[in-house]
Amino acid sequence: MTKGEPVDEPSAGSTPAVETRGLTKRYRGGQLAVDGLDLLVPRGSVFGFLGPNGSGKTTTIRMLMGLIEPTSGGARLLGSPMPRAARQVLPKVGALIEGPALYGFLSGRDNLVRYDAADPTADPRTRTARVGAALDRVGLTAASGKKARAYSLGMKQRLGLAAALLQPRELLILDEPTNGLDPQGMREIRTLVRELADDGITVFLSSHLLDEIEQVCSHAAVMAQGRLITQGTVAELAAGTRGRLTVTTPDTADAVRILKEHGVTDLAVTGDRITGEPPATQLTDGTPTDLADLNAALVRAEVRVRGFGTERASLEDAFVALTGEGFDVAG
Ligand SMILES: Nc1ncnc2c1ncn2[C@@H]1O[C@H](COP(=O)(O)OP(=O)(O)OP(=O)(O)O)[C@@H](O)[C@H]1O
Repeated sequence: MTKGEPVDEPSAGSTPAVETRGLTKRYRGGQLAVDGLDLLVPRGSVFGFLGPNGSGKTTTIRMLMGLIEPTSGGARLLGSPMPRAARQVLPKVGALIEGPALYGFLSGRDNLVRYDAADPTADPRTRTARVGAALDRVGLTAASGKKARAYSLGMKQRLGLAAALLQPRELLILDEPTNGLDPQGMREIRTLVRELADDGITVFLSSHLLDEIEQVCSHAAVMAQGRLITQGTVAELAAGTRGRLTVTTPDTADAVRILKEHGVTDLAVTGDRITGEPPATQLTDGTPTDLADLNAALVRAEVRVRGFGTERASLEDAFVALTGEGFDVAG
């Protein structure tokens, strides 16, 4: 950053919600937890930060929030450098990291009152309304009088989110928000994340669950061993891998021959079903080979085609292809 550049830039929609350049963290023990990370989180996205345990997600989030210093490189939140502009930026950022700190002997509502009272910028005269609105936002109004220790893990997470939402936020940073939750609790958090995104809040959430990213995120980045493997829209990432071609026909021998001639590889026949890898070759104008042409070739050769299509390529296929390792898919 050059001298004289303003620390608090206008939070125009043009600046990314999060941007890191060469962000690196080497812990004192020598462990390189994050290695030269260049992240770009567009405004308005629900951004999934995906990677197996130990891949550097929490370390990255702690650097974004200014909780630990990077060894080298830098991060900008809402256009301003962290940790330098922390005081101006952090009021616009809600965070839920490693579960909320709650007093079990206080009700959900009183826990929020305590959070709100700890914020010197929060006007005490409007506290009740703020706490009520936050409880309402996460669907905890009915349970707000219960002691927090009687809350399920999912309710505790929602209360943590309510605490993060006491003030209007432009960005929410959630570290594994569904970790340890049962399927119902996970669904509730996902629904909430979608609703918050609909309200115009950029949501950055880490997860080791592909399924989750595919369900709620518009964009994703994949980490492995401290390094960024890829990032982009979820649709782009999944499109990077085409599913296997499947043809159903009684004329398998002819079909296999024709498919081979047209560049389909790794062919396998089971009964009347043939599967194979569609040709990776591209036409001269850069567009991928049209599968419809393959179908037409089969028909021209008088192969009786009962079924023709590709299995949907999932984000999981893409990630396994990229990282060479599997991910946990289910909760
Ligand atoms: N305070 C620390 N001191 C030394 N090494 C650490 C520290 N915190 C994390 N690490 C190491 O840095 C690497 C990245 O850890 P990090 O917690 O950022 O990963 P993660 O992707 O968030 O995984 P998890 O979901 O398990 O927290 C791991 O090898 C971890 O053991």
